[in-house]
Amino acid sequence: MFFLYGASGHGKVILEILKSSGKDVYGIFDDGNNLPSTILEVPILGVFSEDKWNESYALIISIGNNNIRKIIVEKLDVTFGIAIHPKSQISPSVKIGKGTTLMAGSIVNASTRIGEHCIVNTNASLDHDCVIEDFVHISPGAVITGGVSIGEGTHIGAGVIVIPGVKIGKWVTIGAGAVIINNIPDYTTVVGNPGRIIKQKEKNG
Ligand SMILES: CC(=O)SCCNC(=O)CCNC(=O)[C@H](O)C(C)(C)COP(=O)(O)OP(=O)(O)OC[C@H]1O[C@@H](n2cnc3c(N)ncnc32)[C@H](O)[C@@H]1OP(=O)(O)O
Repeated sequence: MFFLYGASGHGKVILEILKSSGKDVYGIFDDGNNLPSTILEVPILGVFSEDKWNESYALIISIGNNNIRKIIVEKLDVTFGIAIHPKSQISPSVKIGKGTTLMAGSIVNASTRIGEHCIVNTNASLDHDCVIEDFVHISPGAVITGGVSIGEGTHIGAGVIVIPGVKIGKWVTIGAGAVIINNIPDYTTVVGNPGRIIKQKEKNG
């Protein structure tokens, strides 16, 4: 049995992944106001508190923003689960950290390592020998070729292509459709083909 944290559209997707793999979701925590009482027939439980928690269940933070996911994880002392869509293809040699979710059509090939609380979104592919650190989001349709490394908290936009062996730093944002052919430094925003830095960030996000 699972709990989710985050009653967003992203939460709905994770809810349906769990249901399609035969797992139940007991309820969804969310700190927001004016939420409905249920989403896809699962109750919204409001703000997380110990009295609503059940130690035999597992939690997934169902929030797309990498920094918010990290902030929430650091506040909680609970068991985190993994959600893998039955129509993803994951090599048996892949290692996947707790809290990570893999959406429909995602493909992860041999010896790739995916950290904790990552998102591998719909139809994204990660080829062999990649290293994906914690809190990374690989958006729909992105193609991460062999031997790529991606640092903590980085967001790879929809449809991005990263050529083999590239090293992308931490808390980077790669804009939708970019083609990344060179290493990318930490805390930058990169767009275009070939990818070019358009912003230097001061902090995570
Ligand atoms: C299931 C899901 O929905 S998962 C979610 C997937 N989400 C995504 O893929 C979104 C990825 N985000 C983007 O592509 C955004 O446009 C970002 C993050 C790259 C840029 O956002 P911002 O920092 O707000 O930059 P801003 O919108 O001000 O654009 C800055 C410049 O970059 C250009 N630009 C922005 N995005 C892109 C892009 N993807 N490709 C090429 N150029 C771009 C803008 O046209 C602008 O150019 P200008 O200065 O010449 O006018």
